[in-house]
Amino acid sequence: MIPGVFLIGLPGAGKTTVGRQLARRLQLPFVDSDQVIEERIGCSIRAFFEREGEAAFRDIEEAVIDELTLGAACVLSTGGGAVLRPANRRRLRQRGRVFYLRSTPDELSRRLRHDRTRPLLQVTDPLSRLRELYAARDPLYRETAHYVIETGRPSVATLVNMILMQLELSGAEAFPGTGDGAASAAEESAHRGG
Ligand SMILES: Nc1ncnc2c1ncn2[C@@H]1O[C@H](COP(=O)(O)OP(=O)(O)OP(=O)(O)O)[C@@H](O)[C@H]1O
Ligand SMILES: O=C(O)C1=C[C@@H](O)[C@@H](O)[C@H](O)C1
Ligand SMILES: [Mg+2]
Repeated sequence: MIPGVFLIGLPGAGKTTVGRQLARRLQLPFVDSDQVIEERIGCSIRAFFEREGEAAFRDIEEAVIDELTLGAACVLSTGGGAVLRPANRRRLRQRGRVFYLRSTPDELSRRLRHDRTRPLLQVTDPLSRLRELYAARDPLYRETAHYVIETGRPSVATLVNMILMQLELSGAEAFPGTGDGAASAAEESAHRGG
């Protein structure tokens, strides 16, 4: 049986970008938990944060992650703060294969410098904010992940190949879309995490 593939990491790590391409290669549906939440609350997460506060958002996020990780196998891109709740960490790790897309705060800040959609980064100094988020969350991402993928240098296509190879190496024989010669890159760059 094909397990779900769950992507975790800070805002801007590439969970949506990598996740979409990975899902195509695996012939699995792509699901973004932030998108599911926005459909459910009927407004943007940013607006909800401002109106209801973070705790209310986290309650909805926990319920949505519980549903999505129990449902049919998919590539799931999770919200950057999903790992803050122990129940999410436990469910993600137990119910699928979890990949932490790791990026440095400097790299994330470069990627997101023109982006106004990430609520936690609407501050005067987004780089400092990203450094704080990284310090607080990197241990939680590592605790949750089966694999840590360094996203600094590789292209999105290479990152997808690295994940596919890890899945293949882990014995997920039923996965389509692997075996295209990316093994050595994956073996060099993907490290087991926890
Ligand atoms: N490996 C990469 N190299 C360079 N740019 C990247 C890479 N991955 C993603 N990007 C770019 O970084 C930006 C953020 O990517 P993306 O939206 O996929 O991140 P995310 O992890 O889904 O963020 P969020 O948690 O806020 O939803 C996009 O402009 C994307 O094109
Ligand atoms: O890093 C975070 O805490 C968040 C990231 C986004 O994906 C959204 O889930 C929301 O804006 C919170
Ligand atoms: Mg995203």
